[in-house]
Amino acid sequence: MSNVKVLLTRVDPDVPLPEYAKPGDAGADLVTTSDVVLEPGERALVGTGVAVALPEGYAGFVHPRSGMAAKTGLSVVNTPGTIDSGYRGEIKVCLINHDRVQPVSLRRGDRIAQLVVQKVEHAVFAEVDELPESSRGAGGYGSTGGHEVLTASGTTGAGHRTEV
Ligand SMILES: O=c1ccn([C@H]2C[C@H](O)[C@@H](COP(=O)(O)OP(=O)(O)OP(=O)(O)O)O2)c(=O)[nH]1
Ligand SMILES: [Mg+2]
Repeated sequence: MSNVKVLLTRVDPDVPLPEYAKPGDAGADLVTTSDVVLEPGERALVGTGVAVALPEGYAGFVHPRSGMAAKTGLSVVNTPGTIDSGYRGEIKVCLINHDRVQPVSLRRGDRIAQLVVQKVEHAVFAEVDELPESSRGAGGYGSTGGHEVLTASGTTGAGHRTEV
């Protein structure tokens, strides 16, 4: 994993900077600057207290944290959120509580998402009459099978729940 320098300003001086929890982590944790309670199904846009200038050729992607997702149902509505290299505003996160019953309570300074910085390419779109053939062709959305799930009633289908 190589390093890339990312200029950063604190919009909110009192919250911690994005931090990689362990060496080799792909995502640097972002915190919320506000206390927020999300009722089941509710969403909220929260600030992270930081603004960055990603170098040209890079983008930031705001991903949920898996532990929060599994334990509380907290996620990001537009996951992953895209931070353009030209964006200079505060990074904000559109959080959502996917739990059907329990509210999610967050305190200022809680780590709520993670920023993954990646190299990105710009496509040069070239319209043609026909695309080159491939083994997959137009098959998608389950065309290869293997996603049947046994539910409590013994029938197959989605909608199962994994306990953590
Ligand atoms: O989770 C996110 C996603 C986006 N942004 C900021 C940075 C990004 O560069 C800008 C625009 O994001 P996007 O292109 O996804 O949103 P849009 O709805 O297309 O807005 P725009 O018309 O400004 O491009 O909003 C965030 O702070 N957090
Ligand atoms: Mg856009």
